[in-house]
Amino acid sequence: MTDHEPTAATAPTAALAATGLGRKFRGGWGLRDCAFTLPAGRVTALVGPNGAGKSTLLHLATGLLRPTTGDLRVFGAVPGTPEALRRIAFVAQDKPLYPRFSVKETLRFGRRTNPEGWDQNTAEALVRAGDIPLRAQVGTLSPGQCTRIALALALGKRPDLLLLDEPLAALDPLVRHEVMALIMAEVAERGISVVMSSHVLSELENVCDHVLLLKHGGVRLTGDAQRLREEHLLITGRAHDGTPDGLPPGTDRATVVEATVTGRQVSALVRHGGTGPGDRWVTQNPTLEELLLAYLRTDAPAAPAEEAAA
Ligand SMILES: Nc1ncnc2c1ncn2[C@@H]1O[C@H](COP(=O)(O)OP(=O)(O)OP(=O)(O)O)[C@@H](O)[C@H]1O
Repeated sequence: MTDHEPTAATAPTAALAATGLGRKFRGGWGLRDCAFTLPAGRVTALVGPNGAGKSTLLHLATGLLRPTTGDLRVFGAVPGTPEALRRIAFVAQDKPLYPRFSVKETLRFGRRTNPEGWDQNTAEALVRAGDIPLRAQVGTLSPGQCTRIALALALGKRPDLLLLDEPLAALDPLVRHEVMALIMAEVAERGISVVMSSHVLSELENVCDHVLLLKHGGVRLTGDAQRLREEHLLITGRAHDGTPDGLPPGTDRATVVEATVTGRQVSALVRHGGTGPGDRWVTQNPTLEELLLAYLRTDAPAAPAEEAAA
């Protein structure tokens, strides 16, 4: 070991770490045999089709659900314990706020339920920045304003890990942009960790630096976003007549994530070390959106090992 290698005592603890994690419901497995590490201080995009297990994972992290198999840790602590609860804040899809409360009463409720470390200034500043009067009744607010109140409650708690379940759904583009900027400001100022589930891949491009893509309840792709982009190539060229996927016969199919033939042209996303396209192929690294879309659309081949991407 060199002087600079982290020891167990100095190594940063992961914001979320899972091994063999599974959760079974009456209808079947919502999550199954998941293993991943989400580093602290990063913004993780939690992506997957409907029913992939994203909400199930977030509910396991908050302690609202318990795992059927395996283990999940929040900064090394068991979800639902006081130690874990103190460090996380969760903004759920349905943002359960009391409609009869005023905004002021809602923030007071936040302070009462988080007596240690509640930051009234942060919470109020967020509300005021959205031009929401403190005396307004929550039930009269727009969905965008409710999202802002839910975020004010979450960030007023001064969490180390912010869990967001589709926070931008049902918001107009301007408010989406505003809310995202607000979350990013908190990340920049306080270095908090964020895990954000979203179906709007284009919005994740500039804000997320880590990826956890779930499919059919399992981990399909995970790792550092930039490194994953660099480990893949988008290749385009003239389709080969003799193969069903249009790629040259010598192509290592195990590295092809997706190949699409349009007219006489084939485009493919491949993992490095594979195809070795010839001179007549145009190659470039995919954007994060292109990478995620290809993995969302297809099931094979197996995702790169997490350790290769970590
Ligand atoms: N409380 C529950 N009871 C029974 N089945 C459940 C429950 N919660 C989730 N499931 C099932 O577990 C699977 C994963 O659901 P989950 O809500 O975690 O997916 P998701 O990725 O968040 O989907 P979406 O993008 O639609 O929000 C689905 O098949 C769902 O029907």
